[in-house]
Amino acid sequence: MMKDVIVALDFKNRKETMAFLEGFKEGIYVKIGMELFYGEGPEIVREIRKMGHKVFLDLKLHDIPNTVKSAMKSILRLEADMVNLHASGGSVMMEEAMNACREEGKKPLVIAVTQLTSTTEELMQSELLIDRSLTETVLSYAENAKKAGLSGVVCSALEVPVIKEHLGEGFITVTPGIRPLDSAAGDQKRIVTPARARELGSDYIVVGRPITRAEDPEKAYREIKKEFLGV
Ligand SMILES: O=c1ccn([C@@H]2O[C@H](COP(=O)(O)O)[C@@H](O)[C@H]2O)c(=O)[nH]1
Repeated sequence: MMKDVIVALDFKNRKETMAFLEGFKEGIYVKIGMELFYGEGPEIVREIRKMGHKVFLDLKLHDIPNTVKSAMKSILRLEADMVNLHASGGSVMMEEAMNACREEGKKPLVIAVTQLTSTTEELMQSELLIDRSLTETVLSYAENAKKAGLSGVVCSALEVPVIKEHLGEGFITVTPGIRPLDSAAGDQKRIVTPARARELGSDYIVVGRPITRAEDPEKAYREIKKEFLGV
């Protein structure tokens, strides 16, 4: 199974993004999220791919099944390597996203967000009125995603062992909420270090601020990658 570090390009515009990417001589795996995509439009995805980087397009689709299917068809034209939706949109919504891929003949990795890594069990119970445990809901969303034909899920590394145990090693886990020992947690709640993510069996770690806000981002990237891959 391929393992890698995905850098979250949470920048407000193309200029800042390109200044950051200039520090990287080789192609890396990057994540384009809502801030950059909404600010710059689809062209930014094409441009970054042309530069030789792999792209996880993190738009977290969540709408009625028909709308998600149509949106997915538009997204597929951008040829991202990985795309995602919210598992809480339900099984039919996820199946329609996969139907879009089939009809367009495209095979990106399609993954579903389970519970955001900024969410705690306390918040689920007090605000979202979900009375199951966090782990139970993550596993249930992951099971639905697998049944709908998706390749994997976004979750915290803390939930990777239970997902792999129930859904198999081949079901991909993409884990944000990564914080090296000296990094501030910020708004993230379910956090682990890159080394712990490796021990727990994450396939991909997603890292934003600990790299993008580092004094030397390229050095921070190399150190995190080394800690995660263990080589
Ligand atoms: O559950 C989730 C889903 C997505 N994210 C995204 O990952 C990065 C994390 O950035 P950091 O700066 O390392 O916190 C960010 O783009 C989120 O939108 C997530 O954190 N948790």
